[in-house]
Amino acid sequence: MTDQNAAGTDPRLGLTVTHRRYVSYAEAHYAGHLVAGGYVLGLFGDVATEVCIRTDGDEGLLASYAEVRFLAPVRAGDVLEVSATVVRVGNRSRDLDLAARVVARGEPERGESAAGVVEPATVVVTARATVVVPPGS
Ligand SMILES: C[C@H](N)CC(=O)SCCNC(=O)CCNC(=O)[C@H](O)C(C)(C)COP(=O)(O)OP(=O)(O)OC[C@H]1O[C@@H](n2cnc3c(N)ncnc32)[C@H](O)[C@@H]1OP(=O)(O)O
Repeated sequence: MTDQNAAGTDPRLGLTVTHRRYVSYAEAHYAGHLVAGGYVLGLFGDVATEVCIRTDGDEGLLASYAEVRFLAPVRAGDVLEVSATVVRVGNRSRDLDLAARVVARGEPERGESAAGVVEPATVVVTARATVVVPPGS
């Protein structure tokens, strides 16, 4: 019988949590209804929090971000899908791969409220984060 733990693989590795969020026009900060980069980091914090709840029964704390890449603009009217995957489990630290994708977007050239599904989704931001949970979580 193959036992993941006996084989030394932590069952938390590979866990993925996904959130979806409509980017309201109140979030637009720059010309062309562009949203500030920090907005997506906030969404990363939320999805990382659910990861910590699921892996350790605690909201956890973000200790660091690495390799943050802003690959394409996020605009008001976008629907974002934000995901976090556990890629390393330490003693109290866990590393997460994070990605934000635009899955739907406004199409103002068709009309004020026109919008459509973006397929395939456009990857807009990626990052690696380390979260830390309390001892004994
Ligand atoms: C996901 C959240 N719910 C959402 C948030 O955004 S929380 C808000 C933003 N974050 C904070 O306000 C955290 C502020 N920082 C702290 O409170 C502390 O620095 C800390 C709790 C993150 C770590 O402090 P401490 O518990 O004293 O750390 P250590 O005992 O030294 O180490 C424990 C493990 O954590 C690893 N580690 C510590 N600092 C970092 C870092 N900056 N980058 C990466 N990893 C870090 C350390 O290596 C230990 O790992 P292991 O236990 O060996 O796996």
